[in-house]
Amino acid sequence: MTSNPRGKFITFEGGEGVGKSTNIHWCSDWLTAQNIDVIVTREPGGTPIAELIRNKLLKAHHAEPMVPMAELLLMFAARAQHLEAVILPALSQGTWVLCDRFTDSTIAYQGFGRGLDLSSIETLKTLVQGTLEPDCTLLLDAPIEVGMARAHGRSVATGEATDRFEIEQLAFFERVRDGFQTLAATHSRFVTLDATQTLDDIQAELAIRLNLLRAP
Ligand SMILES: Nc1ncnc2c1ncn2[C@@H]1O[C@H](COP(=O)(O)OP(=O)(O)O)[C@@H](O)[C@H]1O
Ligand SMILES: Cc1cn([C@H]2C[C@H](O)[C@@H](COP(=O)(O)OP(=O)(O)O)O2)c(=O)[nH]c1=O
Repeated sequence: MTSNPRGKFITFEGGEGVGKSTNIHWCSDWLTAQNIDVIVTREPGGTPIAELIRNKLLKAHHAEPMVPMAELLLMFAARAQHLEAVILPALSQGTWVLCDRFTDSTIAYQGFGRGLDLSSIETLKTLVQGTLEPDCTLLLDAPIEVGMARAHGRSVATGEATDRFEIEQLAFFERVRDGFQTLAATHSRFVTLDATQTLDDIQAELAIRLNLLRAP
């Protein structure tokens, strides 16, 4: 008897408005057309409990600002739930998991952005995910102004409110971008895509990457 091969775990990373959500859905459609079982999920979130935590993380509480350590621990609390309830069962059934942000966002935002200790974040990472790493991390990289303009265009179009991260200053997002670029330079699972390209050009590169991941 043969068991299902484990599904691939692909994460999409980058700053606000770089095109993660647009391209994750494109990848899902592409994989579905190749008869590959796939789910799209996101962090923080992806399960009812983790979505409740997301709501607390993104909403501004003006009377009581959230301290960075609470923010960090809530990110990992949501991730622990998401991993056990959604990601690991899907992967073990052979389903590919496309995840909009994962632990690299914690390193970039809470580590590089907020200035929390990177080795403590690594300790929490090991506690929550053990040795699990994405098979591939697609980093969409663009100057901050490009992502912000796109995110602004999207909120005008959808009427969505600005969240607690989107109100941060430019310098915060520059540190976050630097964090992602540092991770990409030091981890071979990263593929960096120039997010200023047209969607057609980005998706041509994505198809090449997905094909490589399909190969036995
Ligand atoms: N390469 C691109 N060129 C032009 N517009 C883009 C591109 N990628 C995304 N967009 C647009 O920018 C906005 C933000 O994209 P989105 O996928 O929601 O970003 P993210 O999930 O990274 O925040 C959307 O309106 C989307 O249609
Ligand atoms: C997963 C994760 C997200 N975040 C932040 C980044 C985003 O500003 C916010 C919500 O993510 P998301 O909805 O993906 O934002 P966007 O579509 O605007 O890129 O949560 C962290 O700070 N740490 C984390 O570990």
